[in-house]
Amino acid sequence: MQGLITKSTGSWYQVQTNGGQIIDCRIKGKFRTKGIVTTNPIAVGDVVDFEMEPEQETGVITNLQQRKNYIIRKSINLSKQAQIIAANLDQALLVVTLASPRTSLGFIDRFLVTAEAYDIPARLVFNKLDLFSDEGLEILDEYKAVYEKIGYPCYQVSALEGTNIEKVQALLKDKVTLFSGHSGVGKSSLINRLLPDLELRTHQVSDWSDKGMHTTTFAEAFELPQGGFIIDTPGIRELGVIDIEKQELSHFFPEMRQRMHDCRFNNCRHINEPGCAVLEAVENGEIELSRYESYLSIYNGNDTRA
Ligand SMILES: Nc1nc2c(ncn2[C@@H]2O[C@H](COP(=O)(O)OP(=O)(O)OP(=O)(O)O)[C@@H](O)[C@H]2O)c(=O)[nH]1
Ligand SMILES: [Zn+2]
Repeated sequence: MQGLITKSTGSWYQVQTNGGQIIDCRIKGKFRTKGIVTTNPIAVGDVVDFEMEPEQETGVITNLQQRKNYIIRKSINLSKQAQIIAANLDQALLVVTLASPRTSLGFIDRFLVTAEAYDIPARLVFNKLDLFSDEGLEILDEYKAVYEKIGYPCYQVSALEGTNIEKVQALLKDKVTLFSGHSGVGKSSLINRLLPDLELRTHQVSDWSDKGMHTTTFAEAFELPQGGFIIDTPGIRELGVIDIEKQELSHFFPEMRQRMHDCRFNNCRHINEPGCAVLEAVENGEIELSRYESYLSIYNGNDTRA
């Protein structure tokens, strides 16, 4: 049988079949991920083959299907090991707000760079629309224009009042979508809107503690009524980590990637080189200054999370 991992404790894996059946499974044998040393062999979002244990309600995972992508975090204390947070993501959605609290552009840009590096399409959802004055709405339009111009679809919603939730529902249909967001932006409120059946969210948790499976999960997948899954990663604000070489950074800014072949030097850093096509585009306003500042900030290793 085949199924999707919707939750894991490290020793137990919750597997959901196509038919919607949920089976707790263990692993048999070794599963390795090429190129990295991982603390967990199988992660939320993985597709696996499993067999039922004789005369039990539990199963055994026998095979891991090839992943199309995965995101990792570095393991604490064990610098060389990485933990796979989630796999097989169709898209990553960042919930942001312009007020209470305001998400910084630096944070948004770092998220987008990470998504580009992982090759996961990113989308932005501006929440708390109900709080905006006319002036606020103008600023929102400016922000949306900046990001839509470079290929990131933007949505404006109110999780509180339910505004435009149907647009997000349409975006999520039949896809596996990772949800991220700074504390306080309303990520949980939005997820709860999308999963009106709250029982879904608490499904099986008590069952697991009954079996003494203590939960160290960083990610959990929830099935959407219209089809598809939301992956929530409580406690992880960003999109995991990925090592990006300085000279590769501009590849992960679509508006820079598009222009860098026009730079005079093919090893141009786009900082102060003569004949730099990126700098020229910044000067004439084709590249947004805030985006370029984020590039410099990440390039120089400054923390833009604040
Ligand atoms: N006005 C307004 N408030 C909202 C909206 N969505 C969420 N909130 C409020 O914002 C606060 C934070 O919402 P949460 O859903 O807990 O935010 P979160 O992003 O999950 O944050 P953490 O729980 O800290 O991870 C709560 O007081 C919500 O009621 C919205 O659309 N409009
Ligand atoms: Zn350049």
